[in-house]
Amino acid sequence: LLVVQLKLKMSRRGPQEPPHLPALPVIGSLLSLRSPHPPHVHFKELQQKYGQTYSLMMGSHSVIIVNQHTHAKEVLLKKGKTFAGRPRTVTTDILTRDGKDIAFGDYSATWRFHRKIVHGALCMFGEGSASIEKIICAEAQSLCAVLSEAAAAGLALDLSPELTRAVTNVVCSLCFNSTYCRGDPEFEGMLHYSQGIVDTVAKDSLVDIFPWLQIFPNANLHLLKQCVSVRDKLLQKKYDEHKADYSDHVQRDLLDALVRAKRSAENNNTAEISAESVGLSEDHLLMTVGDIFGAGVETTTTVLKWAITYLIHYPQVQRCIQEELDSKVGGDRSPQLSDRGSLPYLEATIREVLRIRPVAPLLIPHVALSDTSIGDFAVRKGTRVIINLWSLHHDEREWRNPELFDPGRFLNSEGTGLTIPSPSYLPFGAGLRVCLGEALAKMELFLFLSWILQRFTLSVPPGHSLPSLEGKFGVVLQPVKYKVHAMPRPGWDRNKCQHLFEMNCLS
Ligand code: HEM
Repeated sequence: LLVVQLKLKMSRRGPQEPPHLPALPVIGSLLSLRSPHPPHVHFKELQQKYGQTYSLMMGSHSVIIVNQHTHAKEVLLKKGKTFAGRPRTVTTDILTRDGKDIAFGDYSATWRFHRKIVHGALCMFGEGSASIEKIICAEAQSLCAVLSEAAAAGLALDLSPELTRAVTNVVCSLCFNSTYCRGDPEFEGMLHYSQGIVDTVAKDSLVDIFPWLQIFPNANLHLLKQCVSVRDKLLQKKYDEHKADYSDHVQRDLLDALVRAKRSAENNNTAEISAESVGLSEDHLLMTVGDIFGAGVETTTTVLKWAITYLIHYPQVQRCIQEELDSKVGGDRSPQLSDRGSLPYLEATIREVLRIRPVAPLLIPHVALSDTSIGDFAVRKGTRVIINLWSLHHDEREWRNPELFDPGRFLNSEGTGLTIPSPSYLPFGAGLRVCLGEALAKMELFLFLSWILQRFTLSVPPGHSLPSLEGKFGVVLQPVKYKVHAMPRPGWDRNKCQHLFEMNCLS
């Protein structure tokens, strides 16, 4: 009776504030956030004291941390529109000309319109379309050629720049219909500024918590501004080239799709969608393309690097994938997207990599656009909500032995088909703000890994220790640098690789 009375009393009082970390004026909860661990790991640990959903203060901003899937899905799906906002921060404002992009843009008609155009353009190249497959296969071929050359010379390679070039070229083809060769100065410049942005944007940045710190000289902000200005010059050049040779009849890439949408909105005086009402300014177009680069390169490259790191740690998983490839694809042709259904072990391995090392372990922060609630907790308008994907993917109640790398958990009991064994799995987020490049990223992961593993066995060079599985946390969670020895599998010499590529992909 006492419990019922208590519950009734609580329900009459309405939703409660979530448990909160101690907070001081000005600095907020900063003192409780000091930890030798990266934020996603520390936020998971704090559950023991504060429960699965709790709040804290980042400077003057109220932030709720969600560590479990029911609340995460309430935020992303059930109340997706209410939580579709994004916070404005000093560094992301510099990167996106005050949020005129998709990833950091606040929820608005302009944002919805841009997202729709980009989604449409990506679908144009999407699954079922031969062009994206050709683009990715050409890059996979060039990557495998570099591995073959290194193997022939008896060299071990840091794969990081090679994977970055391959993934950047896929995104360049989609956005600008152009690719780069190794060593191209424009491409090297692009790699340089991308790294500068990754190193400085939203990275534990104190100016994002205390914006007034911008008045003091700040080396990080200076570097970010320099890198953004190099990026903007390149984007402007591509945009000007596209405007100059634009044709209404051909849509070569994403930039053409955006230019077309802008022109048709400008010419359409009667429609409720006019260029001004949806904000199709030049800034918006440039920032949207910049966003696809920002979101599309580092993430996919990092997942590939984690996959390779785990395959080196678990040679038996590598062998199982190779056996599957040998029996389902064979040695007379290269893997294609249509093989995905018959390579469940490879697909399960990709899922497990995305689970155990989510590249965006805290997603991108969401913001409540009105007063609302999460479970029994009241949430005020403007509160930032961080979904801790790390906690969801390492939740002991949802995953047996979550720290163990085990692709088999994503296979059915016969090992012949794929499953998702827990609702606590959201590597690309969900709902209105779900990753825009999910389909593209999955195609890239499948094709790059299947091509590499069909041809090579990966290991560290003799005498080298295995790479760390801890990773370092920046905008994304990355593995550390190390060298890989790619040993050609029996029968896979350089000539055969080139011959197969010409037969299968260039035809
Ligand atoms: C394996 C690779 C990738 C992973 C794991 C990944 C994951 C994510 C995650 C977790 C989010 C945040 C969702 C949220 O805040 O709720 C996101 C957002 C986003 N991703 Fe990806 N992503 C990947 C690749 C890509 C690619 C290739 C592209 C572009 C072609 C892309 C474009 C975007 C964009 C534009 C957003 C912002 C969406 C919005 O705010 O509306 N991503 N991604």
